[in-house]
Order: sequence, then C-alpha cells, then structure tokens
Amino acid sequence: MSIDFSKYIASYPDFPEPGVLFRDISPMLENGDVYRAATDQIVQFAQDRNVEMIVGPEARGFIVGCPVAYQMGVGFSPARKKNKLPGETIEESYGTEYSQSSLYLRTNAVKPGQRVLVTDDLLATGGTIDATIRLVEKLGGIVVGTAFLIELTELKGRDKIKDYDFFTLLKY
Ligand SMILES: O=P(O)(O)OC[C@H]1O[C@H](OP(=O)(O)OP(=O)(O)O)[C@H](O)[C@@H]1O
Ligand SMILES: Nc1ncnc2[nH]cnc12
Repeated sequence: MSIDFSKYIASYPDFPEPGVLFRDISPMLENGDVYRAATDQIVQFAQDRNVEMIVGPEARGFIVGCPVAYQMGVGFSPARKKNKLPGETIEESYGTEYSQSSLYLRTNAVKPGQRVLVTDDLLATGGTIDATIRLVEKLGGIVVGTAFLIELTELKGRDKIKDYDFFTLLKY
C-alpha cells in the first residue's frame, strides 16, 4: 500500500510567529501505520549506509531518530538544548528561522570512526542540523547520512549540508 504522507502534515500560518508557515508532523505521528511506514523508509536509507549510531536534535529529532535506532538495534544519543544534559558535553551554537540557540552532546556519545545518521523532523535553514553534524564530527564520528520527514526547499538548508547523503520524505 502506498501512503500519501502529505495528507498527514498540518499547516499553520503565522506560528510560532508572524510570517512562519508551520508544518506540523503530529497527524503523521498520531497514525501508527503512517508513523511506521515513514520510519521504515529511513531505516532502509540507514541500513544502506551501515549506520552504527544515530544522533538527533531536541526535540523533534528524537521522534524521528529513536524508532529508527530501535528497529536497527543501534544506539541513539540526543543533542540537547542548554542545561538539559548532565556530565561532560560539547557545545555548538546555531540560528534558525525563528531562534538563536546552542546544542550540546555528551562527549561519550559517539566513538571516533563510528558511522552516524543524523535525524530531524524538518530541514528549514539548516542551522539545527549543521550544528548537530558539527557536534558529531568534533567527536570523530563520520556522518554517513542526514534524514528528515520534511524539507522546506525555499529556505535552502540543503546548501549547508550538500556534502552529506540526504533523505527526505516530503518537500514543500
Ligand atoms: O533547519 P532549521 O532552520 O534549523 O530549522 C529546523 C529545526 O527547527 C525545529 O526545531 P525547533 O528549534 O523549533 O525545536 P523543537 O524541535 O524543540 O520544537 C525543527 O524541529 C528542526 O529541528
Ligand atoms: N516552518 C516550520 N515548520 C515546522 N517546524 C519548523 N522549524 C523551522 N521552521 C519550521
């Protein structure tokens, strides 16, 4: 059965601030068959690249990366916002369509030479995923792929990650 995934994305103008058309993945997550089918496509992409570890940024990167990690039997490490991760961490700052922030990763999250998939729900300006990739590479990980549910093509986030293999389910 082929699924029209676009039917499971809700669009909200002027959220969280004027001028932003927010693409919400909640309807996709709320339908078990659709969430699983979307996850399966990313699992296939990751298996083709012999992924050994997954890293995703807070918060929606967890929603995409964790079921893929579970299905593949590999680890998942969260890249988190300020004051969320205890212990020794590394930091990268970044900007997005509507925020300026930093992400942190545990220094033990990734082993040097490990093949890492970086996941998020949506690629917009690419600031978030670029910071996540920099964190992984600082630890010596090899980013063998980036995977999203949605790419907002007008915001040209792909330009920031053109050196990396890329998967997206949907484009707007
Ligand atoms: O490509 P970019 O311009 O960086 O934008 C994409 C990022 O923005 C959203 O996260 P947000 O910062 O809203 O955090 P959240 O997942 O905690 O809601 C989204 O989930 C991506 O992580
Ligand atoms: N337009 C958008 N919709 C949903 N999440 C986003 N993150 C950044 N831009 C977004």
